[in-house]
Amino acid sequence: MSAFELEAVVAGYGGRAVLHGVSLSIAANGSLAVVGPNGSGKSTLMKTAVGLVRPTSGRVLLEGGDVTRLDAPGRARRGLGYVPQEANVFRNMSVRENLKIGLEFVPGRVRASFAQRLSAMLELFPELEPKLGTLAGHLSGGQRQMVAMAAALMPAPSFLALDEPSAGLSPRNAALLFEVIGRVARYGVTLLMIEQNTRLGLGAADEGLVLVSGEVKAKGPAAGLLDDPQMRSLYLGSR
Ligand SMILES: Nc1ncnc2c1ncn2[C@@H]1O[C@H](COP(=O)(O)OP(=O)(O)OP(=O)(O)O)[C@@H](O)[C@H]1O
Repeated sequence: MSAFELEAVVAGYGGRAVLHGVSLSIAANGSLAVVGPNGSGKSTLMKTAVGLVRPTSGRVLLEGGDVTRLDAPGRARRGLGYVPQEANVFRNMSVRENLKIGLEFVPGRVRASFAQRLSAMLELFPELEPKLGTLAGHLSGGQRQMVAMAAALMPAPSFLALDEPSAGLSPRNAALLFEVIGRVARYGVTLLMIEQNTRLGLGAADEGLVLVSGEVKAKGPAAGLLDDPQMRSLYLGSR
């Protein structure tokens, strides 16, 4: 059984479809990077996955259960964690406070205490330990992304959605962040990300999906897509 699935999803805005029947599935603890040119519908796919856009037809399945009609908070209670592209941390609060809010955001999802979840997150993100008392707004962009991921993982979701993690980062910081994302992908959570930087996105995921004009142009092992010269020249650009 797939941990997450989109089944023939048609979705868009104000009656205009952006996604024209998109299907994908991610195995439990697997990872999928969705890449594609600007305007291909990646953000719309992400919003549909997390419950911010309702499909006009098709289904969204989380661990085999139909969540198509559930809103974003309802999906969070069912184990979906989401890291939006922007405004994903409270900048005027410390890293520790951000993690506390992350846990409290989905009440009753885990029995573990704050201390237990915090120590699990510091094992995954040891870089955050010396920063626990620092205001999130004083961190670098890459560090803030790490805090946002840790906060989303505090309630122990089974599925994590990352919206353009490299957005706004320098190439060097984006590369460092993707090392951390590779760690998250191996950590025991099912991962979906959309990413403009195709090399970084496909480099951190098991599977890749190339979205063009709201349709799936290719999907398969991420390494295979990265190595396919035709795919590179047609859809992936030089990045
Ligand atoms: N809130 C919205 N209302 C109306 N149209 C929208 C909205 N958001 C996106 N669109 C349109 O949907 C299409 C796909 O946009 P989307 O943002 O999903 O693509 P994308 O692949 O994420 O692009 P980018 O990489 O540039 O962010 C575009 O034509 C865009 O203008």
